[in-house]
Amino acid sequence: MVQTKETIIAIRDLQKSYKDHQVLNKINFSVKKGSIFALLGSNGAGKTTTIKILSTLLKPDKGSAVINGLDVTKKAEQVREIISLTGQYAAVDEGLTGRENVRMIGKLRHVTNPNKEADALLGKVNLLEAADNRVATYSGGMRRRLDLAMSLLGNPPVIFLDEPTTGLDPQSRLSMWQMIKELADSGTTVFLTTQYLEEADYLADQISILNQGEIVAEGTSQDLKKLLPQGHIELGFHHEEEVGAAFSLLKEFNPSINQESHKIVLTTDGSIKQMTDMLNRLDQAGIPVAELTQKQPTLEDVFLTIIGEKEGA
Ligand SMILES: Nc1ncnc2c1ncn2[C@@H]1O[C@H](COP(=O)(O)OP(=O)(O)OP(=O)(O)O)[C@@H](O)[C@H]1O
Repeated sequence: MVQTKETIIAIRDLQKSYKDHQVLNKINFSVKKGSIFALLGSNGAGKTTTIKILSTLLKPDKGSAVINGLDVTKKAEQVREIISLTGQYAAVDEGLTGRENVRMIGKLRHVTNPNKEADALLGKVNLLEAADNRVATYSGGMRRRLDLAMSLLGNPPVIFLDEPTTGLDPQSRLSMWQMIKELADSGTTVFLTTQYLEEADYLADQISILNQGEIVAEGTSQDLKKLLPQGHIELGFHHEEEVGAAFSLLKEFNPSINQESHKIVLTTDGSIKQMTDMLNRLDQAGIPVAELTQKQPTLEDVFLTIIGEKEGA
């Protein structure tokens, strides 16, 4: 379990302002070794600023950020040796082929066998076929994968991905997600920022939501979903009289009737046990269910609820 692993990134009371604009207001979080951590937030929330501080590109005003026991401001050079950054900073040479780009970076980083490692990484990101084409001909998804391959040179233990799938089509996004999962499975710690709630939901072991420079919620996606009101299910029936009978039978689940669809809406705790209990009762009373739809809260709902509560406070 991720929870038992040791902490590799720890941020304490981190603050950063650009002139009088406070971007980070005492943020705190920690990341476990080998896990995927997602920092979630809308445009301008301070995600890139956090990544820049962690990757030693920017100094915080106050507070501390430590990676693998190394303070990012005091031991910047050592930190740079164990991290890699991809995203808005891609330094890809358009005139070179994919393979040439990876080999070049491999040589710059003094990788022991840059040609061999370049090919292994191009295979890992599914770019072997296009490896000898010039990058100028690559699609957005291929560029992201090349960028990822270049960041993986030298096998860094910690990788920062700043909005890795922004602007990608659904298929490229899915393939990026698979690569990110594989990376974490092989032991790399992945720190990613995203505006996509479903991305954090799918990938992250741990999520922190950043809003206006503050962490407003944190936990697993399941934890965050629990912050919301319970889920609902809707039951459809073949005949109107069955709707009435089912309504009486399921009174304790706080039923209501959707006037448009004539379906019964029930509040649930999301457990299989409760769902089975409801369906068994209907079955024993000889009322066949024609349709069942379940609405689970999404991270989008969580985000809107938390932000809404804060703004309404
Ligand atoms: N160099 C800078 N000088 C002044 N203000 C800045 C600078 N860099 C960022 N900001 C401001 O700080 C705030 C946070 O920016 P940041 O890039 O960290 O947000 P973000 O969460 O990464 O947003 P996005 O998703 O748009 O990239 C924004 O209001 C931005 O305009």
